[in-house]
Amino acid sequence: MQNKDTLFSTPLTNIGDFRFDQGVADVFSDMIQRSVPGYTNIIATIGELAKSYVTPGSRVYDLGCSLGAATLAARRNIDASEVEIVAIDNSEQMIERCQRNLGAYRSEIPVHIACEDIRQTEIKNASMVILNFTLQFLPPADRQALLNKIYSGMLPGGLLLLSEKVHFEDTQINELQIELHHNFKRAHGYSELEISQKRTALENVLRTDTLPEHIARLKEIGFKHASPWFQCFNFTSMVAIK
Ligand SMILES: C[S@@+](CC[C@H](N)C(=O)[O-])C[C@H]1O[C@@H](n2cnc3c(N)ncnc32)[C@H](O)[C@@H]1O
Ligand SMILES: O=C(O)C(=O)C[C@]1(C(=O)O)C=C[C@@H](O)C=C1
Repeated sequence: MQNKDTLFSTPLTNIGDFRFDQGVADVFSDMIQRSVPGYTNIIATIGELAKSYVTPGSRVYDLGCSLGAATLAARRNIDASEVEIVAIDNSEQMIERCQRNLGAYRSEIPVHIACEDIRQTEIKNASMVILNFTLQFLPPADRQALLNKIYSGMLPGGLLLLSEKVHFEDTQINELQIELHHNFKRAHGYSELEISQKRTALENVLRTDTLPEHIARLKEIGFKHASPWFQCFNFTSMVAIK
């Protein structure tokens, strides 16, 4: 049973910073599907990419794994032998639920789940790294170092899947995209109050880059290929190949 997200549905006297706490972990599946256009499609595509890019004897990293949706999609689709998945999140409540979710399905592929800061995670022997709406929550100054570390720990030909909320340099286009995103939320049953209170809660926590900034950084780090493969409004998903 999926719990419905009603976290921002009543007026809050004090809107604190958005945190991945118990309340969010309990409704996260519903929240992300009703908030991120294309989320289900992105998860399915992660599975397809895992099938094509994960190589025998290598590792897959799911950084900021939340409830394990991307890990599950990858695990279901990997054909290569002797593969290990490493799923990391620094929210105990997410990790606890992630463990339960993954335990509910049988698989030959081991998943090492850990509650830690992805800035501390050692990356090695990776044929695929997934950052599905996680980098955006890191302080902007820490993003380059994390991506450098990921690049260093990847095998040649390995694939980074990077999904992010973005903003646009052109103010009018930016406002248009935000409005379309809000319409998406309205269409999924969120009220004006829910939309505006969540926006305030995310303000200091989710700091977006632009799509050109992302692609330029990936190329500068050394990825041979980097491109968006999906965009809907202010949400994009990119692939980068070492
Ligand atoms: C939007 S969610 C990711 C959704 C998930 N990847 C999926 O596909 O369903 C962002 C996650 O990143 C985690 N996170 C944020 N900063 C982190 C950090 N520094 N280290 C580890 N996890 C982090 C949060 O706890 C949260 O679960
Ligand atoms: O609701 C929004 O506006 C969002 O930005 C969606 C978003 C995200 O992109 O990570 C924000 C917080 C939750 O983790 C789920 C989804």
